[in-house]
Amino acid sequence: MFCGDETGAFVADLGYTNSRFGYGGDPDPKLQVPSYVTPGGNVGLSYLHAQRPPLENPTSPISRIYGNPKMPGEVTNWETWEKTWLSAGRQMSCDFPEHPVLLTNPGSIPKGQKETISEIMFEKLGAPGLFIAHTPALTAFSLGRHTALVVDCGGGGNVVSPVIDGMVLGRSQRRNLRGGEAIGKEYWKRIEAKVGRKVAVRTEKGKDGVYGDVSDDYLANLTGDEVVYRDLCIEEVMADFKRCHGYMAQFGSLDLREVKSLIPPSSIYELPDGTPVNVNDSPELFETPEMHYKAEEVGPEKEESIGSMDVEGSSGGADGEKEGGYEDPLLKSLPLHKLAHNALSSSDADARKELLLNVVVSGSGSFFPGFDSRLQKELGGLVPSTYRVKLTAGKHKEERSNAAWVGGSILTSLGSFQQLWLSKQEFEELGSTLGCQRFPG
Ligand SMILES: Nc1ncnc2c1ncn2[C@@H]1O[C@H](COP(=O)(O)OP(=O)(O)OP(=O)(O)O)[C@@H](O)[C@H]1O
Repeated sequence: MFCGDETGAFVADLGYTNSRFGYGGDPDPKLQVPSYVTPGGNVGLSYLHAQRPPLENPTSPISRIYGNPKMPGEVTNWETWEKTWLSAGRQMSCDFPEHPVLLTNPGSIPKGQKETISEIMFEKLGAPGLFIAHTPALTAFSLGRHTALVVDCGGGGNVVSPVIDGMVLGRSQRRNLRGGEAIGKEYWKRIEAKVGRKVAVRTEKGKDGVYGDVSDDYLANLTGDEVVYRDLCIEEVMADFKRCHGYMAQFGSLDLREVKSLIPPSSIYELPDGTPVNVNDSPELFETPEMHYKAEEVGPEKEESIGSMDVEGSSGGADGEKEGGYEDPLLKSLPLHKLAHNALSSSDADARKELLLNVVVSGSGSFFPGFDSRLQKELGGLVPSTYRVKLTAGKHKEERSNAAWVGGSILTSLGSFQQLWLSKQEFEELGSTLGCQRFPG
């Protein structure tokens, strides 16, 4: 046992697009940064507003903390992963030997990787304690729920996780790849189609006020790191665009009157190269978040079997998909409401009513105005009319986007949690394999 209440825990929620770091017991994370490491070894500097790093040191490329949106939490590059911790520690002046570390697990950190993580934490960072907690359980906990259907709309994808009595039902977790980044790319594609050319994402202008070396030809022939750099910049620009003009239509098809009542008659969004886009004049942009609900790319056979699932029926894995549903191509493109229904249908029949009454929404991808009521309506349409669907989310945006981090912060400050840490001494006695059995799933 580690007496973690002597010093605040270091709580880290590493996401596909954004990461949060801070101390247990605090209401907010101290450091919130984009989830990639620069060639200089820093986590989360904005490329959009910085100089062009890939060209400074081509042997050390930009690297995402988690490289694979299909497997959130799976480490794809240990060097980057280690640099992330060192950089976050530096930026927060954190002395790791003084803080036990709680790390979030979105659901797919492979067992062997937990062991490597524990070795890095104890042997390289010198942390006195470690706990790896399931992200959805922490999200539910942040809103005081022990049982909930957690719908997390992140950058890499949407993940739906039934949580029952604080435990995530791994076999019922479902994920698609229609996350904020995919939606951002679609926005960008439509914007470029509207403008009629490729748009430069760099902010710095040349001497004459024009974009120095960023010619159409240059943009059309990017390779390697330059592509990564451009994608990250586009994600940043489109996150900003969504904040200014994102909107979720309430009736499957776009109702322009509804949209126009929300948007000022002349709404101009200025792209990084100065090009104006008249948003009010662009129904195709308002329609973009419909990607969450569109049924395209889903094979008719599979869709039918999902539609026939019965919320009151027996429990068990749906369609025989692999545990966690991460590998099933069907689920990669399943619309959000069907993803949630699928997760629900494969969880215990007895718990479904309660899960539907506690649908917890998290992630910045859910910030679109109108998002909650649309989800409630679409999910409600898939379950028997005797079931009520009730959505809950943090009142403020930060509570949604930081929900898992906040759950970790609360958890690590509880006296009763302190006995759950894997202490350095236990790690040394048991070794990483036995030690990591302490962590859920
Ligand atoms: N106002 C907004 N409206 C809609 N989407 C937004 C808004 N602001 C940010 N986003 C999108 O939210 C996504 C990031 O969400 P979040 O920070 O929850 O992701 P994450 O925790 O890194 O992701 P993951 O859960 O996949 O690991 C980005 O794709 C961003 O474009």
